[in-house]
Amino acid sequence: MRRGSVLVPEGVQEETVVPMTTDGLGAWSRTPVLSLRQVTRRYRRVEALDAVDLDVHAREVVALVGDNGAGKSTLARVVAGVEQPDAGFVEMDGAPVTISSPGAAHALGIATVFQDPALCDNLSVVANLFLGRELRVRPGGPLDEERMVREARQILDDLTTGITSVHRTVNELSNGQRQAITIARAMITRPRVVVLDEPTAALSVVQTAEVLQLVTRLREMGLGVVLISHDLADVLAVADRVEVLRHGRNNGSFDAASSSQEEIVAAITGAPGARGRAFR
Ligand SMILES: Nc1ncnc2c1ncn2[C@@H]1O[C@H](COP(=O)(O)OP(=O)(O)OP(=O)(O)O)[C@@H](O)[C@H]1O
Repeated sequence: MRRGSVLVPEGVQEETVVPMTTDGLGAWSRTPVLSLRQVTRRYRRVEALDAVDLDVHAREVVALVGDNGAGKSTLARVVAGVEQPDAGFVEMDGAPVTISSPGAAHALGIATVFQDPALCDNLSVVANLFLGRELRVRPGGPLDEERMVREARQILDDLTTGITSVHRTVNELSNGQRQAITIARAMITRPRVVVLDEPTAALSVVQTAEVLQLVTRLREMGLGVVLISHDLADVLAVADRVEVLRHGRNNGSFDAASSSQEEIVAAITGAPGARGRAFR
């Protein structure tokens, strides 16, 4: 059932819907952790995003799909603070925020994993996880290796990555494990929302399954996840909701559990009459 802007399971009283889900107990959140409201981003004459709306709740995987050039990566860059919207705004917990830089995105609790993460092949797992954010014993003091190792192990365990040694160099890892490292690296800042831009591109079937498992793990950990992907089978395997962009505009919102690939493809390609059901 839909109340206001949130889906509430049948039988749940509205009063029991809490403003935020932070305890990981599965309470339904009324306020999305992250919202885009009428966000527009232009490159000269191209409207890469044209009045786009997007809601992401805690403990929810929202897949963002669309054809090449639909605006998905532009949306990721706006949310990551790499680019600013020309119009519209972003909200966190229902309050407008300005994501003026990648640092501001991190401070707000938003982490973005881009398509081509730069890992340093010759460095260890732990060094890659803390690259540019090394912990020190005291400000300006020596590196706190012990704490970095401890925290790296904790994050990799929380994500159930199966990576047992944080001292291995990254070039010893499979592509799937390398993708796991990039996702783990995003967790260093303890985000509440993670945006993953095509995390399974160029992975084998087995490695893709491992990364999708990580995505479901992020949801179990209480995070809101935006999964950008071309692969509808992947998307339907893990997403709660599928949002379609077409030519920079919202073009349908689908409940993943009750929608078919054909319906979503129709919205992606702009088949006449194709719209999402259940959500919008
Ligand atoms: N820096 C830029 N300068 C000019 N135009 C751009 C720029 N970045 C993106 N665009 C244009 O904006 C539109 C949206 O591009 P975007 O990369 O966001 O789409 P996408 O859905 O991520 O596509 P893909 O799946 O191919 O990565 C496209 O028309 C693209 O050519």
